[in-house]
Amino acid sequence: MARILTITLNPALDLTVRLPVLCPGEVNRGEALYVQAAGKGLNVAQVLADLGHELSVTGFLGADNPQDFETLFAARGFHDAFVRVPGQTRSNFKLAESDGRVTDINGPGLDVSSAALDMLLAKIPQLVAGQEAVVVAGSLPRGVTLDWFVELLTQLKQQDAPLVLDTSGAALHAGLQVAPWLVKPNLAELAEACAVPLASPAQLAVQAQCLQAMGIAHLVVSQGAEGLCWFAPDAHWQARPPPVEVVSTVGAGDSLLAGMLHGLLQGWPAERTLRLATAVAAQSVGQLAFGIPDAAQLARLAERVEARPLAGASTTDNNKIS
Ligand SMILES: Nc1ncnc2c1ncn2[C@@H]1O[C@H](COP(=O)(O)OP(=O)(O)O)[C@@H](O)[C@H]1O
Ligand SMILES: O=P(O)(O)OC[C@H]1O[C@](O)(COP(=O)(O)O)[C@@H](O)[C@@H]1O
Repeated sequence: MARILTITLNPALDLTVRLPVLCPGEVNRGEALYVQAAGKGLNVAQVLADLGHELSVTGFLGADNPQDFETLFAARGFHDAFVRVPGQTRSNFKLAESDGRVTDINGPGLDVSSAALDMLLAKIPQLVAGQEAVVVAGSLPRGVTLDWFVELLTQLKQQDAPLVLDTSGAALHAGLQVAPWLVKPNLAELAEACAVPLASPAQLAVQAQCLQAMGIAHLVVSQGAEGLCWFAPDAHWQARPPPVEVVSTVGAGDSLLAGMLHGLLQGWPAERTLRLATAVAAQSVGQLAFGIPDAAQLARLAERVEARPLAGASTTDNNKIS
């Protein structure tokens, strides 16, 4: 198994309230509240750990409330390389209704000083040494400029480990220019970052071709319950998950990303990778926790994934890490 570094610049305590139906503007009564140390890179790390990998985690963590995160790192055996900064790590509110709809209210995050930015950049060569992949995932907290973010990605790309990116908005737009090895936006995030409509498969294919021409080897475009399209160097695939009962879709994208990276690092054929990743994501929507609780259920889900080449695309398996 591989050594993998995940970078979560803007981690969060996910505060999930379960309630039958959300009535905006009224008094709502929650049925249960769950608090989880989260953020995209950390969620990816949890799934990768369950798939057998060795994880190091970094980013910026508030010095005033690190307990839930440190408990998670200890429980998971993560190597903790987070830079502590003054203040509290943000809380993200998830209002999960019984029909599976989730309303997210994500906080802005810490105000990171330029000294902390310098400190993280200075640690990068030592942190990346010996890693077989680096994942940068999630939004940017206050104080992290796009210029700094691009510098971080550029430094990471210069190292040997393949670079994986999952972010949104202006950060995704800037990150695409660095041409990471693998990028996983959802369809709306990609359309916004590229400022193009992606209403049809043909429009998506054209955009994917542009991004691959810039040097992005793998573009994985997730589309919620519809599944995903995967534009690999020599093969384009589509996957559709089996129907599952939705508890919360929070973390579905992170789970998908972890599954894709796992299959690619293992050197699996494309279809096997796609089945596993789609199953990991489908399993995640049936639970609030992040990770793989039931390997047998995962295998059953993987069998029921519909995976097929995208029309007109070759299915050559050329998914080597390069
Ligand atoms: N309702 C669902 N049922 C089954 N799988 C789902 C469902 N919603 C999402 N997924 C899976 O999770 C993946 C990521 O979900 P998506 O919502 O596109 O990502 P993100 O969370 O990044 O916005 C999808 O590609 C799909 O495989
Ligand atoms: O950094 P952002 O974009 O605010 O996202 C953070 C949120 O995304 C999550 O990682 C879930 O992401 P996905 O649903 O896209 O997998 C939450 O745990 C977290 O609250």
